[in-house]
Amino acid sequence: MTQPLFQTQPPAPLPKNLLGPGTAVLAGFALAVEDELLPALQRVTEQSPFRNMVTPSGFRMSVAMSNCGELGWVTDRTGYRYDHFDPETNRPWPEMPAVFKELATGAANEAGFPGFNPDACLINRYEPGSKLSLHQDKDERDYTQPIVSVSLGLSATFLFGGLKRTDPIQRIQVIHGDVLVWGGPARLRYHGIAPLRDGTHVQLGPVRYNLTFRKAG
Ligand SMILES: O=C(O)CCC(=O)C(=O)O
Ligand SMILES: [Fe+2]
Repeated sequence: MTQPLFQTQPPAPLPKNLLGPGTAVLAGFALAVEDELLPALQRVTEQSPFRNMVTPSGFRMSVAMSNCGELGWVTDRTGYRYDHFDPETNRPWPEMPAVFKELATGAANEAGFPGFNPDACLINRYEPGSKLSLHQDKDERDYTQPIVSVSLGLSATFLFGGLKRTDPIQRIQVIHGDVLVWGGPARLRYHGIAPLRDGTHVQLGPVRYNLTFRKAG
């Protein structure tokens, strides 16, 4: 038998418990609302455009960022913080669209964190070559609330480590529509994104977006 020249089937969905206690891999969870999600993302980033922020040590990030919700995550030469205002527009961050909030609450619920009520959504835009180094999300006040992370567009290699920077790292492929949740014992696990490979997504082009929902304040 000859093999088909091209693999036409999408990869099998990842198992939900792949990353361990306090985590959930929700393969394709955002697809049910993508028709509303993508236009809402477009509207938000028209109001608060993507920008490459500078880290406290003076490096310009390869990931371009924006935010919506009551609070937005920002970095500049003075440090990392959550702010009610977009420093580029000097206006409040755009309101978090209902479809964003419902997606995040639904995913958290599915992962065993009922009642998640995010007040911040960091929006990351990766182009081929962009990466996010291993880090913990720890600028939030309340670590009892999980992180909900939605992948859109080009696929990426998500790096998921342990509570110590030197712990072993799992590498998983996240694709358009996948949602990852980590909280409870996993809330402070190190994570990051490997340099994005070249490619073009059928709907979104040569780019990956990530929505990271948090209870920040
Ligand atoms: O892009 C991702 O999937 C991860 C983003 C992230 O870890 C962050 O914004 O803190
Ligand atoms: Fe993060």
